[in-house]
Amino acid sequence: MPEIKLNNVAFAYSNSKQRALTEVNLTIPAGSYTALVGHTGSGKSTLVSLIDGLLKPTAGQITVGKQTVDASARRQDLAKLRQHVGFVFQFPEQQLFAETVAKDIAFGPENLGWGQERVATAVQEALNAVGLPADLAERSPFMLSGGQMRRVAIAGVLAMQPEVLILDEPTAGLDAKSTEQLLNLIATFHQEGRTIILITHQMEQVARYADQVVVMNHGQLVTATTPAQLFADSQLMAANQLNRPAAVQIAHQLRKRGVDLPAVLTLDQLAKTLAPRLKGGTD
Ligand SMILES: Nc1ncnc2c1ncn2[C@@H]1O[C@H](COP(=O)(O)OP(=O)(O)OP(=O)(O)O)[C@@H](O)[C@H]1O
Repeated sequence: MPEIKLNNVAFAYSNSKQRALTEVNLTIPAGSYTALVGHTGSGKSTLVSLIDGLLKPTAGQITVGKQTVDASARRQDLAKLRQHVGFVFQFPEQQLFAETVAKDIAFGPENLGWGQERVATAVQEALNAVGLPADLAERSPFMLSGGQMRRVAIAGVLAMQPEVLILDEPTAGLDAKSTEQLLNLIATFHQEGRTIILITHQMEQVARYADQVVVMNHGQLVTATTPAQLFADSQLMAANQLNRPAAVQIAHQLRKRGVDLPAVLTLDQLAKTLAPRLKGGTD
């Protein structure tokens, strides 16, 4: 399982004078669940595109496992980063193209040069991993529901068996049930040992899943910390246009009034903690 390290990484798009990223130093521990947050245009997508080798740093070094790339990296060096990293783009279902679900999922593994049998197994396993029935394999992906299409797209990335999974706002546009199912699925991928990098604007998702949260602002890394430490710092939250999740806000107010509650918790955990006390119990 690879550790990811960025050392003084900067990046400028060729059509822009301004740097999209400046002096980013960051470690993403192997097996961590890292949430990447920050305002629109703060550099989140640029950062993960660098980790995936889709972009090459203008300065500094990026290491994924044993592979390090810098401004002099060649195309094949960047491709080596991608062997470890799977990238689920925003609205990944927009990239589905094949006539059947199976063919779509098989596209990535085939490009890696895997044999027919290995590809077929990978497709089955990926379908299973995203909770889609095997009999969907021969259906057109375009006849599925939005949530199912997104699962097919994620299966296409999973089929390549990446150790690191980057997801760019994976729940955008999904209804509450599909959102919950997808978040549970990502948590399973994490429990299976993969490193997860989740770009999100939903602080509830940060509170519930992340062990590290990275805050970006105008191309700079503001902090890489725990959700508890971030939520405890009102100034930092405000300066980066971040809001505490509702449960964390309520717990924060109650703690100020002397109620003993953890700094990070979900609404469900808050309800479970408070219910016995409200009923007059002791906990
Ligand atoms: N292809 C591009 N060409 C030129 N500039 C770009 C390009 N893509 C992004 N940028 C610029 O780089 C900066 C960082 O953008 P980036 O997309 O990484 O931010 P982000 O935090 O992912 O935003 P969002 O939350 O809206 O997805 C912004 O100033 C953006 O305008």
